[in-house]
Amino acid sequence: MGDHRLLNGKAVRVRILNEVKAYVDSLRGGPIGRLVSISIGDNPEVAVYVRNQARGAAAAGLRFDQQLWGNEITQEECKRLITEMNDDPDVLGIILQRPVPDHIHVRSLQSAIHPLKDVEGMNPASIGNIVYSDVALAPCTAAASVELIKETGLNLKGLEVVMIGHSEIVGKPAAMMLMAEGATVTVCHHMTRSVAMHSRRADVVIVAVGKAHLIGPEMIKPGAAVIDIGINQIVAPDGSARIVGDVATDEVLDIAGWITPVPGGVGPVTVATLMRNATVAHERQLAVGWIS
Ligand SMILES: NC(=O)C1=CN([C@@H]2O[C@H](COP(=O)(O)OP(=O)(O)OC[C@H]3O[C@@H](n4cnc5c(N)ncnc54)[C@H](OP(=O)(O)O)[C@@H]3O)[C@@H](O)[C@H]2O)C=CC1
Ligand SMILES: Nc1nc(=O)c2c([nH]1)NC[C@@H]1CN(c3ccc(C(=O)N[C@@H](CCC(=O)O)C(=O)O)cc3)C=[N+]21
Repeated sequence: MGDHRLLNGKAVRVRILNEVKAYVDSLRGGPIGRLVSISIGDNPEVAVYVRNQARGAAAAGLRFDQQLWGNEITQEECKRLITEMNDDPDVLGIILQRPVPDHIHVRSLQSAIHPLKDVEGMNPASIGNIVYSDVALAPCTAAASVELIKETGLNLKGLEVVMIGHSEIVGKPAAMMLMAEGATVTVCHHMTRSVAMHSRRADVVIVAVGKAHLIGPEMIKPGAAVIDIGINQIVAPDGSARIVGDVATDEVLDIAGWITPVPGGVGPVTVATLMRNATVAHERQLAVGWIS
């Protein structure tokens, strides 16, 4: 990570996980439940995320319960299991990985997770809170993007930010969180007539599309910060597979002021943010007397 313009997600991950561990240690063995991570069916991208969740939980001293439910599970069975977890005092928080099989209605399951255990901030109540600028329990990748913009030292008030991608889990929450910080936010998607027209004037460009090399140097204002959320597997001519983001990192590095590498940028901070969200859930459960 030689080049100072590369934002070091691994270092931010360590800092956040240390905060989480300090919180857990402060409980001096007091009750803190387990973090339940639900995947439904097999998905390699999800597997990487869950593996890194397990590592993050171990580093933070949080008990981690990795649940892999089969493709054939019914919607009703999912709801029953989640409702049981809502009522289980040993369950601190629940995250439901996406994607889920086509026959499963993910929005319904997100709503089934009680807001006080919704460590990924995807229950409509959690998402709604972001509109009220209560961003303490927010979708992890969106929160990680804001964290990494803060790493640059840029003042977010009035900052021109262009968010490319408007998914419900990344693009939209990220835009709302940045508005809460006082940024001027433009959101682009596939219907946007000229993404480049917007990205070229931005102080910060965040991209969450899923297209390798979508963002080249011609789309970035000199000195701007670039937050690359994309995860794309590409196969090199020699047949080797590797993960790249949505940004042509090496070319953009010549013009950007800062850029998050893939891997080593947003991913590790997403994992650490999930662990920090678990401590926020614990505090909120204490506050309402769910646990003592
Ligand atoms: N590092 C991390 O923690 C995470 C990384 N990711 C990665 O981020 C990427 C995006 O995932 P996700 O947020 O779920 O988004 P989705 O895959 O659900 O959707 C892609 C988004 O990009 C938009 N889009 C598609 N083509 C273009 C284009 N040419 N120009 C501008 N916008 C376009 C789509 O707009 P429209 O809907 O109008 O088609 C849509 O909003 C993926 O690579 C994913 O793997 C996702 C989650 C976490
Ligand atoms: N409900 C839900 N929320 C998500 O946030 C979500 C999801 N579902 N489904 C899958 C995607 C993908 N995702 C990743 C997060 C971190 C890494 C990560 O740790 N990346 C490392 C990879 C390093 C390694 O290979 O271990 C890095 O970028 O450095 C990867 C992928 C979150 N996702």
